[in-house]
Amino acid sequence: MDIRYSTNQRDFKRYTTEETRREFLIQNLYQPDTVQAVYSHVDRMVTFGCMPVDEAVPLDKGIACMKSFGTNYVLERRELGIFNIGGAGSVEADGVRYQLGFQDCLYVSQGTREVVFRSADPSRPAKFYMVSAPAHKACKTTFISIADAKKKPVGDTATANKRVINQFIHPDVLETCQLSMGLTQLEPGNVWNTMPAHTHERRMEIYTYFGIPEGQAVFHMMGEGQETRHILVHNEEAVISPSWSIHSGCGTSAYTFIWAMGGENQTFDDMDHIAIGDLR
Ligand SMILES: O=C[C@H](O)[C@@H](O)CC(=O)C(=O)O
Ligand SMILES: [Zn+2]
Repeated sequence: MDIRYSTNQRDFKRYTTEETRREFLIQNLYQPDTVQAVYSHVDRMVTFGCMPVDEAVPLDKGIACMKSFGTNYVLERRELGIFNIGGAGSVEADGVRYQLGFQDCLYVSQGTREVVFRSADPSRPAKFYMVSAPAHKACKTTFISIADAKKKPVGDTATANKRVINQFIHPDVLETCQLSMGLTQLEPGNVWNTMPAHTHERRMEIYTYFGIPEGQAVFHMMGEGQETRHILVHNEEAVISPSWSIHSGCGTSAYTFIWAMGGENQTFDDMDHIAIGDLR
């Protein structure tokens, strides 16, 4: 398993492009019939990608569970949020099968022993993007379709950031231990997310960008508000954002992204906003 240790904001100022990418960027999540996993020591959040094609792929495929997590199965002390960003597919959680269309979500409770991924059509495979956080109790495994997500329209075309924040795994929608996740969709012609930017000292966050058209990309802004850097993100890649870092992107076209947070609290509005005039 790919393990990322923690970086502090002082050392980060001296990182080269290469070092920044090695530390924070997550690539190649969707390899046929495998599970790719990146374990971050930032709040011990784990990012998984699975693209089942010809097989039913279990969550622990290729993962030495005892060595990686010190537990008998992956979700013995963890909870998991799953989004499908590919073709139709299903997720089986302890024998119950849930159908996930494009942009549908499944929250899987701590204590679930078996999670298995399948695609409906191998020529249009499902792509399951997942984030897992440590969890201390079982909450209810819940399917949330994109239609049922709580919608928060924000932004304006005048500032090129008109978008809809879809809250899925969120205290207003369902109870979890610490994970919250959602999907933000930019309107055509809009390119900025999360600007004005913010940080949240009590939570880390991971963004994965998808729906970036061929030949386009997203400049993801990171670093402290007083010392910003950017990282070039291509389609279906993810970026780890420690609590000290802003996380905001500007695309060369519209795109969609999934955000995932874990940490001390789940209060979505517990953010420190940074005025654009104060960014450096
Ligand atoms: O802490 C919250 C997260 O950064 C995202 O919800 C922000 C976001 O989706 C957006 O502004 O588009
Ligand atoms: Zn945030």
